[in-house]
Amino acid sequence: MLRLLWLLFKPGHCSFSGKRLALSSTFSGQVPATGLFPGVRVFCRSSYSVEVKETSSSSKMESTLKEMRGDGPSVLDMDAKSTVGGGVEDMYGEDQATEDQLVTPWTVTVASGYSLLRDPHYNKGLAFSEKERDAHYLRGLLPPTCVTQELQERKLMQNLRQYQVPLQKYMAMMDLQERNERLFYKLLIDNVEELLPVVYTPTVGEACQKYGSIFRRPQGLYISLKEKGKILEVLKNWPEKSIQVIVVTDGERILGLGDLGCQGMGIPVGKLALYSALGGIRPSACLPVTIDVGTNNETLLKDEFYIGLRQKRATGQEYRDLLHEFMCAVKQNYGEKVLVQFEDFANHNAFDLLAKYGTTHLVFNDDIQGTASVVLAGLVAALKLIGGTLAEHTFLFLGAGEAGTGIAELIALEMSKQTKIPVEEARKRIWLVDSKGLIVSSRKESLQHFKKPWAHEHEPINSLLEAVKSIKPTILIGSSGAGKTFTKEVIEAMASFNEKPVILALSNPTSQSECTAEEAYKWSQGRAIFASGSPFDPIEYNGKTYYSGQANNAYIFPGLGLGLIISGAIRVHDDMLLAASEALAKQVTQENYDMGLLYPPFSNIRKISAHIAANVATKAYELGLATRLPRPENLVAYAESCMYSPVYRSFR
Ligand SMILES: O=C([O-])CC(=O)C(=O)O
Ligand SMILES: [Mg+2]
Repeated sequence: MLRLLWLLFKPGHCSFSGKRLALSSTFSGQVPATGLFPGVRVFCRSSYSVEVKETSSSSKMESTLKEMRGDGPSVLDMDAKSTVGGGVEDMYGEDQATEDQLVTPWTVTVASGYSLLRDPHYNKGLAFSEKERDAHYLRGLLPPTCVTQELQERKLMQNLRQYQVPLQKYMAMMDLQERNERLFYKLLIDNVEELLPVVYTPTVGEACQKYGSIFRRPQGLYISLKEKGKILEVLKNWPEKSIQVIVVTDGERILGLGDLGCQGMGIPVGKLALYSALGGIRPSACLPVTIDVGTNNETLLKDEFYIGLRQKRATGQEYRDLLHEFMCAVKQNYGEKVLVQFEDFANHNAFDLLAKYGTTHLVFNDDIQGTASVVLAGLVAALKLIGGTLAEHTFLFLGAGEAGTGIAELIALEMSKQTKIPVEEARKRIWLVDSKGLIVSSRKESLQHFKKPWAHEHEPINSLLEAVKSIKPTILIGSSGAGKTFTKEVIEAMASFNEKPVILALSNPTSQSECTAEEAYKWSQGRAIFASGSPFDPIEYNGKTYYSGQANNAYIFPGLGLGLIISGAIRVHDDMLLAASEALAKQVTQENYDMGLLYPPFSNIRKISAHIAANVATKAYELGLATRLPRPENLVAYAESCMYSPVYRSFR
């Protein structure tokens, strides 16, 4: 037996720890075999080849890809070879190998006893049963009592509620994630409305600002300029091989807080926690990445606890080369169906990265596209309250960066679909103000390329207030990253010519919100229809309670990602963002409208995500961009059935 094991798991490719090793009866050297044992994981590979199947709609795929890449060079040779395999049922089976996983030839991990208690994927703490304690060498390592996961949850919530400072709650949640992953996700799913502001905006913003001081254990992959030329090797250092979603940042524009360099890692970590909790992607399939090319944040550069490279940001070719090496390594290591979400890059890189990799990789930019999709859904809901069609409204944005121009473009696209007017015409109903004032045609030459489509004929105006008075928008959207910019005068002006002014203050975290919920309601005498990127508590005004929704891309990206994965999509298409938006808007109930809410509550988010996923997957099949065949009949039920559940498993 020992000799057999030695032959199978050649030295250098396997790691043994703990006391026991068992092999599954399904083990075979020819196909990916996984054995799932009490506290034991085995996956392995030998001469395994993935069957290449033509999708039934390969010509559709070809034409969609052509349309997406314009007249650029053909990438179809590579795209048409999209592999179909792994079996979707297997895909979400915890710890089961897929072809994407089979990168390292042999890997064996065994955990029991003390190391089992220290392995966050398997640790259950006091919830290990008597039998499990006997079977896995846990006797004496735990106090005698055995408890349920529900009791553990109650205790943790009680402890968390005692912390007064949000950052303490954040740290307690991160500790839990590293101690007992299933309990972390169970807690987050069951208490999503209470805990979202802890692991996500606004608290994650403060966590990033103080990341160096609160840093305990690394939580993702750090790829810095030091790793140039070695990124593929670095990816192989990550313990999980079957990655389905990567969230990557370079830390240059973290929320509305600016350049936080390497400390931006809190964002990919937080976003991926939501992918698992809200979208049901299994945690081991998620990889947070921070690309560190330096920082221009002087305070951080001088901070003795700063964890990143102490140099000014690399730019130009050096920056592009590192990003390109990363993108190539990702595809080489995980295949073409791994989703890469760009997050919190600065404008000057975000648009270029999306344009460059959108035609060769499965990528999307959450700040441009995810935010656009969530806001469009909120606007469709708002029309139920204010009447009219999208094309009958006038939009004014403060902020012409990723979120502003991304939302504006998706609105124009939807308007043009609805009314059959060309998208160029639709754009004329949408106005943007940047730091220099209203974007108008006389500024066109000096504008960055992503602002040019919004340079309409109008005399120059250099303040938001004047722009509001002149354009008379029905809908005002803040995407500036600059707090307190929707002043009393601005909101009063909106309320002077709109019965129900729609005001969206999207910037995060709360400190950067263009105005608070209270300000929006008070300054409009309770008439505003308001939503914000970071959450606000309900407001009492004139004896009435006002509830506001959270227009945050967290509604979209987990379901979008799930839809892409279950369909085996190989590209993200704008129509998928519209499909996601439409699915979200459909989830708003009459009861929500009656409360003035533009979004359904987050407490339903897993159901919402399943609907978004199904709509996105449907679109992927329609466009011929899906590779996972046959197409499941009921995609909502299928999406739900694929979702990760954090309930403890029995290790017997
Ligand atoms: O992270 C959030 O809360 C939303 C977002 O993408 C951003 O503000 O950059
Ligand atoms: Mg973001």
